[in-house]
Amino acid sequence: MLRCPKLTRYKLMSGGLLAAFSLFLMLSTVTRMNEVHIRHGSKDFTFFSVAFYGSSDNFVPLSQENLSRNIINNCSGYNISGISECNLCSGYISNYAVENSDESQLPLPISLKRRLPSAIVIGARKAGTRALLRFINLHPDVAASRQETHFFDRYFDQGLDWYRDQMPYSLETQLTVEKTPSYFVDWMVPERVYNFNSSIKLILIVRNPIDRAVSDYVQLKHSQRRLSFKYKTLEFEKFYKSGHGEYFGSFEELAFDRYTGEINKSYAPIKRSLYCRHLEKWLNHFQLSQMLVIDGENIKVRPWEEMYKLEEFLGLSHQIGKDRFVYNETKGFYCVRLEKRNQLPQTNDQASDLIMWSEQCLADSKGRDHPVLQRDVRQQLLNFFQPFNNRFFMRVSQTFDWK
Ligand SMILES: Nc1ncnc2c1ncn2[C@@H]1O[C@H](COP(=O)(O)OS(=O)(=O)O)[C@@H](OP(=O)(O)O)[C@H]1O
Repeated sequence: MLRCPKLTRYKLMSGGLLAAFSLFLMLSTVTRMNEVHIRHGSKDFTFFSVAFYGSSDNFVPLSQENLSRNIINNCSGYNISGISECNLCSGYISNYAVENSDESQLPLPISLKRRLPSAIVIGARKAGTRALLRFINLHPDVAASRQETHFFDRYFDQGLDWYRDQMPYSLETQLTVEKTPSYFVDWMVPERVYNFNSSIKLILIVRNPIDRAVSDYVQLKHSQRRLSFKYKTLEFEKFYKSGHGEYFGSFEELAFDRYTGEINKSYAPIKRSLYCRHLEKWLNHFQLSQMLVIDGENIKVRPWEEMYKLEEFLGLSHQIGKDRFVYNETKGFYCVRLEKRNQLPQTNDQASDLIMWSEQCLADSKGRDHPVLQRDVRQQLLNFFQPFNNRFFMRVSQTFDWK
């Protein structure tokens, strides 16, 4: 008999490794399971919502928050218990199933589909786009994409089916919103968006252009540090010489021409803060009435006011009031307040006692420290931006107090 012990051992080893890896994948994918119990007539229904990291077409990604709320909204009059905490669920809620029940008997949201967006947050980069999207996603009639899709600037060739696949699952009554801040400054994007949907709603958030430029610089420097770590070897020199090395200087070194002392208009953080230039490209295709300009300074101090405007613009009921925010002293920003209930309330009084609140802040990459600019440097930047700002104010028929 021919034997090949080495091969058999390898086969066994690789088979074992494969099985262990699959098991690891299975275990690491399912991160959390939540149950929602609903009593309808004399029957009990149990909904399972399972949180997965990563998505799969077999599962239904929906924020736990919205899942619970949709169940509540769609089942008012039923007893509901076990609405579990959603804010810790940082993955997707990817599946739900009905147990002990005939699914058809319940008027529950089954029509979950990925839908193309009817509103896009087009920018501006570092002006508060993530906060804006996170806050509007508190609305039960909104489904916001988690990642920046970059469809209209980077992945346009992939086609609309690809774009749809990047969207979250939503109900028919929900409005899908995505954000990709680089759209605002890319000259090709306005026409592409117009051809995609000429009546789409555009949301632009702006912030003091000086602070936005500094924030952009901080972000680039941060990415640079990550890259320099990666390119520490011979490759690093090549990378540095290819021009990426420019980010290593101080903000002043990069934002001002070293010979003339003039502001360097071709430095990306400065260029991206010339709002009027970018806006005009959008207004070549869209009416101003199709665009809402959000105040990125005010969203930091009174986010509910900006949400009120946004709800109005999107034709949504007003749901995101002051009570949905909590100021976090350590972060120095408002975070969202999330409701969590743990048990089945027997009476209305008990129901309000059982509500607990937790807060969810944006990631640490939002709200980084900025280098402090000397007064004369700031004044020079202010003088430089002033005419561009005035032109922007005229275009949007709105003014901002940018000093
Ligand atoms: N509530 C809340 N929490 C944290 N951060 C907040 C918030 N509201 C607004 N901001 C401001 O958002 C700035 C980041 O902007 P973006 O989210 O548009 O950045 S990005 O373009 O997506 O990278 C970020 O800029 P930096 O402070 O420069 O980091 C914040 O100032």
